[in-house]
Amino acid sequence: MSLRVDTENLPVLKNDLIIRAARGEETERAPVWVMRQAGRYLPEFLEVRKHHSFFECCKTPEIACELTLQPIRRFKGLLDAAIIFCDILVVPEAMGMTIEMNPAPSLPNPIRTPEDLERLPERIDVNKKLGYVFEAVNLTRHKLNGEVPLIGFCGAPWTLMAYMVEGGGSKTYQKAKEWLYRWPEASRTLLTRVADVCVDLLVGQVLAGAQVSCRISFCDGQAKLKKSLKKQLLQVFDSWASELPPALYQEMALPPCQYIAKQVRAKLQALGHPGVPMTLFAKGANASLDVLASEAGYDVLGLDSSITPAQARKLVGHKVALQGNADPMLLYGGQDAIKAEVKKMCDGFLAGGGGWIANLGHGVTPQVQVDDFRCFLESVHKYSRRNPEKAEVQVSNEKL
Ligand SMILES: Cc1c2[nH]c(c1CCC(=O)O)Cc1[nH]c(c(CCC(=O)O)c1C)Cc1[nH]c(c(CCC(=O)O)c1C)Cc1[nH]c(c(CCC(=O)O)c1C)C2
Repeated sequence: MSLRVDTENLPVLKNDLIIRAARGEETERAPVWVMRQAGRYLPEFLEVRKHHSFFECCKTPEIACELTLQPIRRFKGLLDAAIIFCDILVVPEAMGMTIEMNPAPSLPNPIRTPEDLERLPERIDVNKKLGYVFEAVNLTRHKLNGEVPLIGFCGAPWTLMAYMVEGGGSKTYQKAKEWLYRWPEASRTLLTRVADVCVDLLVGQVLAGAQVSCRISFCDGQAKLKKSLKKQLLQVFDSWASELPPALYQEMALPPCQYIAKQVRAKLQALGHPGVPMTLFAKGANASLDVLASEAGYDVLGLDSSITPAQARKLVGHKVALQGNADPMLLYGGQDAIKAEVKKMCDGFLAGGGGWIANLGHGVTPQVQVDDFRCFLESVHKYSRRNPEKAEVQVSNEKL
């Protein structure tokens, strides 16, 4: 099967702020994007959703591309990255599970016991099952016209396992945790099986968005890369990391994330690709931040709002860049509060030094007003400039 992917004439990237910050550089201003920036708070998204089901949006490259571009268009010049419109649950779906969105995800046939693992394939043909993601990435890279980099993503194995076992979201994660405690070996099998699909999904996204002069044949899996630039990013979302006690998180949830980082880098290297920066958003896994910084194998660690910038930087040192971490509910607090809190966040991260990507501590929620979202972005632009004092000193010197 051949995919509709053209990697020959991709536009040259014009804004690499986020790539530089992800590599640990102290950028002139913090790059900013927002988790779930394409979605239900945008009237233009709701308009599209009136006519198409959720998975139709994910699986139709033209629609996924349009939804990805909506926030970039509306907040022109304010967002420093796009994130491909998709969902973490496309992985269990590709593994044969039924997913319904009504509107929260629901999986009517969850994996309840280790015997149920037999229902899951050991390997899947990722081009066949998830080729629509690669087509959407490729189309979006063309349509973005190099304005900002495109973030590819997947869910982390523990978070996906939680959905697959619970059959949807959960308050207690009782069933998924029961698996980890009662059937650790079967849990590892499940986590590894999911991780293998995640690796292929991430690698495929990088290859589909590869820069000018990359020659890729998706049909036979051979990729001959003449030349490539490190101008993309990947993020792994471990949204339910904080549900596990730190020791259990490190024993069960972290290893598959390490595996993903290692495998993605190895596979890209084997294809002659220079690799891309990778972010791990292990939401709320603050007690493991020091371990994540030294051992996880990611360039950037995403933070939720339950830690201060100073505390986080102290724990990770300068081994990694940081991303985050304003409270998503701040966007309901009015624009004075948004400005004041964003200023505090910026002061905190700038004081700690190192690479920093501004974001919320979790996704933007549906009732947020578009103008308040814009105020958040504008405030980051205003308050995250490095050395504004210097400019002020220069001005006051001139006055003298
Ligand atoms: C817009 C949307 C998405 N997923 C869902 C929706 C709403 C569905 C609708 O249109 O009604 C269902 C959809 N899918 C999911 C949820 C969360 C529900 C729950 O709490 O269990 C919903 C409502 C599961 C999901 N999906 C995702 C996560 C990880 C991030 C996080 O923690 O928020 C998780 C946990 C990732 C995700 N999901 C989505 C993106 C798109 C790109 C962007 O960020 O702009 C991304 C990155 C898109």
